[in-house]
Amino acid sequence: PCKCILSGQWQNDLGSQVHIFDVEADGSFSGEYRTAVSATQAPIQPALLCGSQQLHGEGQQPTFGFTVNWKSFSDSTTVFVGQCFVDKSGEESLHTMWLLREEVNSGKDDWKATRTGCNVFTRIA
Ligand SMILES: O=C1N[C@H]2[C@H](CS[C@H]2CCCCC(=O)c2ccc3ccc4cccc5ccc2c3c45)N1
Repeated sequence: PCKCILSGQWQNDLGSQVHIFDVEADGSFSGEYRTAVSATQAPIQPALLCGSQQLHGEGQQPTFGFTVNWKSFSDSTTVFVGQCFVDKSGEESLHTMWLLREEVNSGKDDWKATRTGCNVFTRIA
């Protein structure tokens, strides 16, 4: 669909896979995130995500955001924000930036608790 509705399966440059379920009429959605990488030794289970995308814009290249709560030996959360782009041949890609917040034991460690980066996702289904 040229309107960049996010529902479906996506893969990013790290090999992680995202399955976004149906997008509601208000733009909200939920899904699952299977990361191919992690910054902790503990195994990372597939995590639930929820977010929303813009639907009303005339533009066919909506912005969106979603939050992933990782389930591991302790807590961390990643938020993604980005935009869906459609190229000349109709291929969609999600250009995102993310913030990964690990749970730290003390406020004095707050300064080092957030990582950032970017990922591009392409549709795989
Ligand atoms: O596809 C993509 N994958 C990567 C980027 C952005 S999200 C990121 C994967 C994050 C997996 C969770 C994780 O590493 C993680 C999970 C639980 C943790 C619990 C406790 C921690 C304590 C210290 C440091 C951590 C670093 C990463 C952690 C966790 C901790 N894009």
